[in-house]
Parts: sequence; structure tokens; C-alpha cells
Amino acid sequence: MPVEHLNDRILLKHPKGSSAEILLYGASVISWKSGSISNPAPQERLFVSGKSALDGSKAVRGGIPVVFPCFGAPSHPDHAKLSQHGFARSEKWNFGVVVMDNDAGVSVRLTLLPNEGIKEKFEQPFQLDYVVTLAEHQLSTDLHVKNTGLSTAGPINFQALFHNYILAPANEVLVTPLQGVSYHDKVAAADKVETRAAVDVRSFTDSVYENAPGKYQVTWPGGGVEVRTQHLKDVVVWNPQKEAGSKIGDMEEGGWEKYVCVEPGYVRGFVSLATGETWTGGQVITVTDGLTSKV
Ligand SMILES: O=P(O)(O)OC[C@H]1O[C@H](O)[C@H](O)[C@@H](O)[C@@H]1O
Repeated sequence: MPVEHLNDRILLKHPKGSSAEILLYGASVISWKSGSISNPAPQERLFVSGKSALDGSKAVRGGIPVVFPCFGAPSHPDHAKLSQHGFARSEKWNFGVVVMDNDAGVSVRLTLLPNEGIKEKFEQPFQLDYVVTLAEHQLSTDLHVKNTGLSTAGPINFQALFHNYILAPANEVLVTPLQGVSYHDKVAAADKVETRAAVDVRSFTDSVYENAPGKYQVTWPGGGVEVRTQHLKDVVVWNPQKEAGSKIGDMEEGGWEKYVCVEPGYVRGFVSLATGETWTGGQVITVTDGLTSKV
């Protein structure tokens, strides 16, 4: 069965051997196993902390949490009652439909509508549809945000981000091309312009790049992924290293050495979406073996 719907999760299996696991809680992708062109044996590509809750009691520490409608601490008046990174990562989503199931890919849609708990904290009318597509060497995620309000209602304002925890030797990882891009360095609490040809995370890094190129290479000796995005103008590069990682309750010991977060999003400013309209942000993550595509 290419798509299996279990009690708390959905399993995707591609005929060429790749697989993915999506928790209904948070619509969090918690596993993506894929081979590459030079090494077809499927390997895990995402980091999930061994201390992470997976039972719906807390957002997953790893995989791909969905950040909506605010990134970080809320900074918009409509988000004032929300906690860090909003509610999408800690609500139970509904399994919708199998969108596609063929050799090109296996694809499912999950949906989140306002429930009573959400309405208490966020009054805006919305529908979220999240489509996860598994291909032979690729995982794609697309978030569709619809303003379901009446025509007399105002726009909804939001931020959105895919919080990718990419399994990688953190101290050897390089992220490109960010040279010349303006960013907010959350560690130094300063606005800067990136001077490095390749960004590493060997020290505690929490950088929010604004109007970034939209296509990123994440490489390390012998491996890599490419992250290609659509309508996600910003990207966050985060690794807490021991300095901050050891203070994260659900982070396994040394977990910060095993991943880099490269998080495409719309997080500087807000998307303002009129009634009846739909906004879509998407990403395609491809296993590259560290070889950069020319396209
Ligand atoms: O601990 P969390 O709420 O999951 O956030 C984890 C991290 O997410 C993003 O990368 C932010 O830029 C960081 O500032 C934050 O520490």
C-alpha cells in the first residue's frame, strides 16, 4: 500500500523505495528515507530528537514542523495570544485525500480548520491544506492558506515556515548561496549582511535571511540536499550548538551535532490575504549527494 493511514500517522511508500511518515499531530513529517542517485539504499534524511514527544503532548523536536501563523514570538496584534511559532505544529490535522499515487510520486493532503481552542487565540477565518509529496529522491511540502471569511471581513495576516531539521554532521555543513543577503542575527540581536560565501553553523547560529535566493544547497562531505522554494522569500538557518542546545528540554544529548535547520518561510513581514483568496508556499527537498545542480 503506497499510503497507509494509521491511528496517529500516515505512511507514504514510493515504488522506488523511498518512504515518509507524517504525524497527524502538527502534520509533522517525522521521517523521510530516501536514496540518492549514487547510493540508492534509502537512508533517513531528517533528524528527530530521541527525547522528542511524538504523542501529541508537545510539538515535535525534529522532522518538519509547520510554523503558522507566526514565526518566533508573536509580533502582530492579531497573534498576541499565540505562543512561539503559532499553533499549526501543535494541533491535530485531518487526513484529507490521496492527491496522487503513481510512479512520479505519492501525495497526501491534510487539513486544519479553526477549532474552539484555536478560535480563542486566533479569531481569523482560515483553512490550511498541507500537501506532502514523496518522489524517488525528493520530498515536497506545500501549504495552502485560504481566507474563508465573508466578503465584508478583512484580510488575514500571517507568517509561515517549514522548520526542516536536516540530518547532517552540523560541524561540517555549509549552506549556500547566502552571500550578500541581509539577515537578522538573533544570537547577536543585530541586523547584518552575510559576507561568507558559504555559511557554517559551527557556533550557535540563529539567522533570519530576508529576500533570500529561494534555492539553497546544504552540503557536507559525501552528502547534501537542495531546498527549492516557492513564495517563501526568507530562510532561517538555525543550530543551537551545545551553548543553547543543552538548555532545550526535549533535545537529546549532542543532538545539535546531528542536524542543521534550514527553514524556508515568509517570516519578515506578513502575508496579507484578502477574503476568498488562497496563498501557497512550497518547498522541494532533493537529495543531491552534495553535487550542486547547474539548473
Ligand atoms: O524551540 P522552538 O520553539 O521549536 O524553536 C526552535 C528555533 O526555531 C527557529 O529556528 C528560531 O529561529 C529559533 O530562534 C528557535 O530557537
